[in-house]
Amino acid sequence: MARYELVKRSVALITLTNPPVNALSSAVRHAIAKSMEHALNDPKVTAVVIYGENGRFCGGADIREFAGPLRGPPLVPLLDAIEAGEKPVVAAIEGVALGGGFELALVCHYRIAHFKARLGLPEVTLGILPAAGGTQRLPRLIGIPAALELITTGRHISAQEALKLGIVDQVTEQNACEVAVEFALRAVAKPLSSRRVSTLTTPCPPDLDALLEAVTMQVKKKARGAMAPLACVQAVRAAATMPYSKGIKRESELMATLFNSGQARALQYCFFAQRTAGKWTLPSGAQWNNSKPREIRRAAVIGLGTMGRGIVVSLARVGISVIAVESEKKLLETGKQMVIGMLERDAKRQGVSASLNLLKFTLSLQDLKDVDIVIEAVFEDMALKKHVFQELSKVCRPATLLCSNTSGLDVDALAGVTDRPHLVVGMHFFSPAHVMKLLEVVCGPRSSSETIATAMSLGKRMGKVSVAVGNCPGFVGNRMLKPYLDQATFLLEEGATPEQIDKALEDFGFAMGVFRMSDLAGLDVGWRVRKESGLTGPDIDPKNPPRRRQGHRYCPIPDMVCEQGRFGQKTGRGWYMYDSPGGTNAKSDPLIQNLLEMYRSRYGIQPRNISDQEIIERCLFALANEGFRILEDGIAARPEDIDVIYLFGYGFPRHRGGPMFYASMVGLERVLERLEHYHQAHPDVPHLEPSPLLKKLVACGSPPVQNWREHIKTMHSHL
Ligand SMILES: CC(C)(COP(=O)(O)OP(=O)(O)OC[C@H]1O[C@@H](n2cnc3c(N)ncnc32)[C@H](O)[C@@H]1OP(=O)(O)O)[C@@H](O)C(=O)NCCC(=O)NCCSC(=O)C[C@@H](O)CCCCCCCCCCCCC(=O)O
Repeated sequence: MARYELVKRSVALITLTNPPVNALSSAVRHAIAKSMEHALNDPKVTAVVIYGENGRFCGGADIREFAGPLRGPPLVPLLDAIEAGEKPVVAAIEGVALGGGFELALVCHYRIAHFKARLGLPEVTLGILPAAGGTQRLPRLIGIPAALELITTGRHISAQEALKLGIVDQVTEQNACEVAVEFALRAVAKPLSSRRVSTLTTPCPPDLDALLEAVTMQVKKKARGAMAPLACVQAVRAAATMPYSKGIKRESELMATLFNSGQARALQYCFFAQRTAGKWTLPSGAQWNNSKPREIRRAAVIGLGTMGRGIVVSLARVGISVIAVESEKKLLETGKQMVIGMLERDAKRQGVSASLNLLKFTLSLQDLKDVDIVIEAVFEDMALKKHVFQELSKVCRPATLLCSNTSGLDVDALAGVTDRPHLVVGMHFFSPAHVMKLLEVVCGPRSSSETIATAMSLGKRMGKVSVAVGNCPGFVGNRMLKPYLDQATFLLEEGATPEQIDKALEDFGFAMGVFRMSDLAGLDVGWRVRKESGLTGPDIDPKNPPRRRQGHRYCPIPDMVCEQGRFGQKTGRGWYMYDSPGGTNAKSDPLIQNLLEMYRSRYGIQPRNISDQEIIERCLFALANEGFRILEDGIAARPEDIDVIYLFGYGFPRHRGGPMFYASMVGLERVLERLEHYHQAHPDVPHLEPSPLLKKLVACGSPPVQNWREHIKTMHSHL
């Protein structure tokens, strides 16, 4: 767990050996304590270097240990003892120094960083704070404003930025360990007192209270209910106003309130769920670690609308040459200018030149003969997409992968019109595709494991969080959205307003309530889907009872809003009004209030007061209920996959863990009981009927979310 050796006859080199990230597990802490004791007691040793094996200094505390009882030497006294020692200790930082790893470096008397190293205190993203002295030492070293920014955001910084901030003493392009050993030898004769960061006085700005107040307000607004960022501000305040001995106690009190909280559990679950999601597996036995992806050098994107442009940029950013295809000269030219503009802005931000030589723009599919992969991003219309796939089949070499960026159409139907159904897969990007991290890789029944592996690996290369899902209307994300949206509109009918529903969801932690989100996405998209599904439009049988379609409750208010040409932000009017088309500042619109009142009076609906609790329960339990059905149907392999999709694609608050984790936190029994209650009240809403899997899990004693898989295994899989 840590190797001890004497180098250059007098330097004790302590190397952390806990792959993959040298996390500070109890065994590692134990080994560091023993090694330090040895080094401090051995008269031959004049200095110490701490280093991490495999080019990674230390990824911090072992997060997996947080779930069980705390064992082994506690970190704070261990780190205090390193700092207090009478022999100089130098941290040799390669790779990462994160969380407890950064705190370990802060107690060393000197820090040498490799130029590619990254440092940070990401604890806040795990719902906790840097509780091994990080909140007390960092402000003493770099001042309150910079420390606040790093601790409350968890941002990783480069070695160069760390040097500028005064966190590290030297940045090197050579082997950091060798440089640190030489550095340690030179440090032997120097006094250590000024190198013990905990003894420094925190440099404070004159307007400390005003600064802390302003940061608190800012952090509160961004945190959307998350507790850890605010606790971080309070801990840093202690560093500014208390001696270290008291500040460290405050840090530990604040940590104690966070450590066992549901938010910390949710955020730590998210950390592992994100990593689990990449580990796809098929019933055939093919999976992430036994299926080799193809190498992708040349790609093509068809369609240069918003999605296509974002996909081209995502590909070019990672060095893949892209041929972008449009059907008309004018569209091609507009798309081209926009893509170039996006890449140039990107390059300017990074201080490099834009790699425009990777791009080619064309009107002819014939230019796609030699590409490795095609991603189709044309209008969401099955007939059009089928036509494109037929043409691609004729033009592209037989080995070319054909992918569709459809947001919900049948990927297997597309595969069926090609000469290579095994090479067809869905790649559902989220808008804007160059910004949003989520990618649903939609596996058709005929997609080969190599095809899936290639799409997943391409997603990863583009910096996306890729999740493999099965093929059904709407896949995972958009399929679940329907019951969520339906509940929101039913609540409108019953007496709520868009403002009230959005506020309840935003107070819950969503980045945007459902109506503001719909305005942003464009209301016409759903309207078109409803028309195609026979739910609205001129072909609806007038004898159809009002507010009912296909035997179930139906709310036509969204159709009425669209009929008025209100398509959301892009038209300046939707559920809200905006200053102008494209505006983002949503204001209540009296016309929507009138429309709701007229609608209710037309159908004799007596509006009632609806509580925020009912809004949250109906919207979110209906969402999770569909998630259970998706698991039953084998459209998602694990609850973690669903949660990752909602976290990265739909703004679900991370400190709630995602819809499935949230359901488990509320208690499956309670979710079942509430769904039964609402279904009884609204028997014509099938989405409120509790799913068999939910009932099964409750009958099995509501196991933790990580164990649901055992209960799903026996069910059918589309993956
Ligand atoms: C390090 C990374 C940047 C590497 O990224 P990369 O993409 O290369 O690799 P992966 O992310 O895929 O990771 C590979 C593999 O490693 C696992 N892993 C990574 N980091 C950790 C970790 N820190 N612990 C455990 N496992 C880790 C990862 O899961 C992958 O494995 P898998 O099987 O899932 O594929 C990147 O990994 C990264 O960013 N890691 C996290 C870095 C981080 O967040 N560090 C901070 C950790 S928290 C911390 O350090 C806290 C400290 O401040 C110490 C605080 C002291 C705690 C004392 C407790 C006091 C409690 C008091 C309350 C008492 C109340 C009571 O009485 O009950």
